Amino acid sequence: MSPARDDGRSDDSRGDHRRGDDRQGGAGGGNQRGGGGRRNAQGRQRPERVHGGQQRSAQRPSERGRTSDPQRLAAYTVLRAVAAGAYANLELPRELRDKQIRGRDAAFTTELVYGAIRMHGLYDPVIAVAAGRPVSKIDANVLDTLRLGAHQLLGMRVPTHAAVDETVALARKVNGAGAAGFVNAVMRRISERDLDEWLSEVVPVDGDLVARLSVEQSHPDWVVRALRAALLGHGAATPETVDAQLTALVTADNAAAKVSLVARPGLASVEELVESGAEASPLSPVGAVLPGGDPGAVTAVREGRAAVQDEGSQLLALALAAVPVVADGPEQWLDLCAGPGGKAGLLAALALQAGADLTANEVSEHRTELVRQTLRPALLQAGHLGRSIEVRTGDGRTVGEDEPGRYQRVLVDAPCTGLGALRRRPEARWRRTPADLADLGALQRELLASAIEATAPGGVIAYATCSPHLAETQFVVRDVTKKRGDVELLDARPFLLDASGEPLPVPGTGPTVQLWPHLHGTDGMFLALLRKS
Ligand SMILES: C[S@@+](CC[C@H](N)C(=O)[O-])C[C@H]1O[C@@H](n2cnc3c(N)ncnc32)[C@H](O)[C@@H]1O
Repeated sequence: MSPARDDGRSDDSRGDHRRGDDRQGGAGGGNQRGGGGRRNAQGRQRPERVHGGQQRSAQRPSERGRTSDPQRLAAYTVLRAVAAGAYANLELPRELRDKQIRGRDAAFTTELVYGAIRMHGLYDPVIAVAAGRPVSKIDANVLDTLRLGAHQLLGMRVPTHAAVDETVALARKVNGAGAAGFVNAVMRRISERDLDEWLSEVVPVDGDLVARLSVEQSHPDWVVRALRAALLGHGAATPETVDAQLTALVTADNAAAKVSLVARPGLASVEELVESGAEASPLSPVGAVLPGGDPGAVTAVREGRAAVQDEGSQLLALALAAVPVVADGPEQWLDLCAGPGGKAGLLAALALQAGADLTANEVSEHRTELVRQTLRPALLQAGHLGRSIEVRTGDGRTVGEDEPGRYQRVLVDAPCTGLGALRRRPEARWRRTPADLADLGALQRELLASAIEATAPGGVIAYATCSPHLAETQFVVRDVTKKRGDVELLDARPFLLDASGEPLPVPGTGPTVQLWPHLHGTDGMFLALLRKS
């Protein structure tokens, strides 16, 4: 959990977000805990208590302001869309744009959405105690309103009376007058205790660490277990250190991800991004970090010469480009699963610099179109340079058969559970189930096998996932390579170089690399490099 910050002003009925900083820029999301008022014995901020009729929260719901503010209404709308299957990282920017919510109001809305979705594994038990009934007996619409309210009380710096009043006003608008009374009662009950008191109430004391973290850090039990196994399996923890590492990892999953930018080589430079207000990344030679504001305001990003991209993803694409290969004539590069085009954007720029051609393949037509948009500046440049960049729709599983031995460098950025990118995809942890692993595992194996077939002798394959789950990473590589004698695992570690050109420190003994949010500040990307013999 992120530390509380104390700049709330309790007379602000809309909450204190107008004075908060704007680091999310409407693109990320975080989990700032705290309250507008006092601190408890541990130094944590305590929410302000509601005192009788002096506070507006004590008024009857029908007596209070009837309008809900646009930020909370937008957050609620996004939560409902996510409940219906949408992705918060796509739905939220659309809603912010539609409702013209900008700057700090956008940051506040983002925090509400991301926090309420991420943390409902903790908030739901709190709501259940406060409501005196299981959340399964609360209407899903009303539950979303309460999750937003709980996050304001327990996870943000919103003063208690503002959190209660505005949540009740929201309930009246979207859930109806009857529900508003219920929401008022539950919110008041929640506001009677601070976060630590609620943690002592709802976190199982007798359970093992996995059970405790599952509630305290709001992750499904199976995810915490899988992350524990992954830390051990990738050599990032020993049995002695795994509890501390696991706690740090799931805590990092609940913090806002930085807004990292990539300067696509030959199209933009890190210096240009720095001149636009970003800071050069220590992690990636082509990376920069935007300390605040909207990435869309950066000219190079607007023009598609730079983009928002996690530094871990940048390092993977750079690693694939850095492995020496021998080719007669221009190298042929393939991105087998390219949509929506983040890594293809960087690979295309690198390919053009290396005098190589790139094929970006994607199974979904819609996502192929996104790749095409992402690659537009590179496509233009390829035209000027007389090089070829092809963007196409196709099933990656048949590419090996259709184009055997055609490519010198192949990226398989496989569809996966995304358990390494939980900071950026708040709903992913709740949507994924262990059953997904079986389907994805079969697809990942077929895609990797196809990629190996499509690779020329001496060529290199990068198998990547944004998940550290062993079933999607080590086990896939092991199963596919053990069946064939024409591929060897390379040590990937020397190819992951930081901004100063030094190998990035990674735990474990190789030859594969696993990056970690709590250790590297990147998404939990996995990389295996294989050489076709
Ligand atoms: C992890 S994403 C790739 C992310 C991408 N490399 C980037 O950096 O933006 C995996 C992609 O694989 C695509 N995919 C799924 N099955 C596929 C298949 N059989 N063939 C090709 N692509 C597939 C998905 O549609 C998804 O766009």
